[in-house]
Amino acid sequence: MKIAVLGAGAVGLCVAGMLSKVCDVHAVTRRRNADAINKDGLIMTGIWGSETFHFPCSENLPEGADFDYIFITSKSIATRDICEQFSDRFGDADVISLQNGIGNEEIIAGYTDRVIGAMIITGFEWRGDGKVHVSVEAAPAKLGRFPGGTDERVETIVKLLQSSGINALADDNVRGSLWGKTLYNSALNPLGAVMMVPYKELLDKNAFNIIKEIINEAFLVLKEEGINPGWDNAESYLKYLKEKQIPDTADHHSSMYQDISMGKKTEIDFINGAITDLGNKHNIDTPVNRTIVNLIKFRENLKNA
Ligand SMILES: NC(=O)C1=CN([C@@H]2O[C@H](COP(=O)(O)OP(=O)(O)OC[C@H]3O[C@@H](n4cnc5c(N)ncnc54)[C@H](OP(=O)(O)O)[C@@H]3O)[C@@H](O)[C@H]2O)C=CC1
Ligand SMILES: CC(C)(CO)C(=O)C(=O)O
Repeated sequence: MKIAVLGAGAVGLCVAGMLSKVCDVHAVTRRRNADAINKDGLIMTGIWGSETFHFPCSENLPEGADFDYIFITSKSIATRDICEQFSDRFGDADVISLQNGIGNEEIIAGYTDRVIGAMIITGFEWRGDGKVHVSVEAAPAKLGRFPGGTDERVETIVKLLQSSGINALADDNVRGSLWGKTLYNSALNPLGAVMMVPYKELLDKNAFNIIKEIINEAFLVLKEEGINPGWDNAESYLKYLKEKQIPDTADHHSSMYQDISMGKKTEIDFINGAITDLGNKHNIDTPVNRTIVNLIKFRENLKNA
């Protein structure tokens, strides 16, 4: 089995490292990581174990190589550029988006009809070039044919991930699961980024009042679109968020917070922006999500923030 990981960063390098125990993996990553990993290996620490993995990394795919599966693990804002750069190498591979937010699979579907969606709710944090720490995990990763269904190819990659030690399941409603994860990210990531706090601080009564509004709006638009994110209503999701997801990832600083701290653009358009987009489509007002999107974009544009 031959696998490529494109846009390999904190998530992609750890998945590539784990998979390198059971198959051939090539990771396309930035030069600084490729140099570090080709010299000393990927140094992974944390809840997936402390291991050093050796697998080839470069800024491009090796000429002539074919792949059975290609993971895209860049930030969502880079998905289209990655497809433009590498779609001539997709061949017969299934292309798996292992990213947060809504819209990546639709972008990839513009380049291949073999799209697998994947949702992962594990935390990965940089510890230097070629060094990543796996911090928290709230549930198994879920993979499914996008937008729905599973098949033999999905089952094969799920088994491969499992055999590498990654907790993964096949999912016949992956679009719903991606929305389920987007509920979590839309509730926690922007507030965590603006307030510069780990998730546990968002249990504060005032913060949770804002979260309730974000989630209520999301359920209104999801109902209209006919998407089942895994919870019947906003109340049952908010209970799960408060009692399970926040405690399980309490000390994590959201990836959006990390992006803002590093002066990078965030994935806000793919998270709360996806809720406002659906609202616009169905003529449902989503004022709290719209405000959150504006707030994060304001924060992104602040120089020396
Ligand atoms: N980190 C986490 O805990 C989790 C993240 N996710 C999601 O997974 C996805 C990936 O996140 P994460 O790993 O943290 O992101 P990272 O930014 O750490 O990794 C993406 C990497 O891809 C690189 N990249 C982008 N375009 C190219 C290219 N054309 N060629 C080579 N390298 C490229 C980026 O470089 P550069 O920055 O220089 O552009 C970056 O190093 C996101 O959607 C995120 O929301 C999901 C669950 C948990
Ligand atoms: C909490 C985490 C790491 C869970 O996957 C996440 O989605 C994020 O930081 O954006």
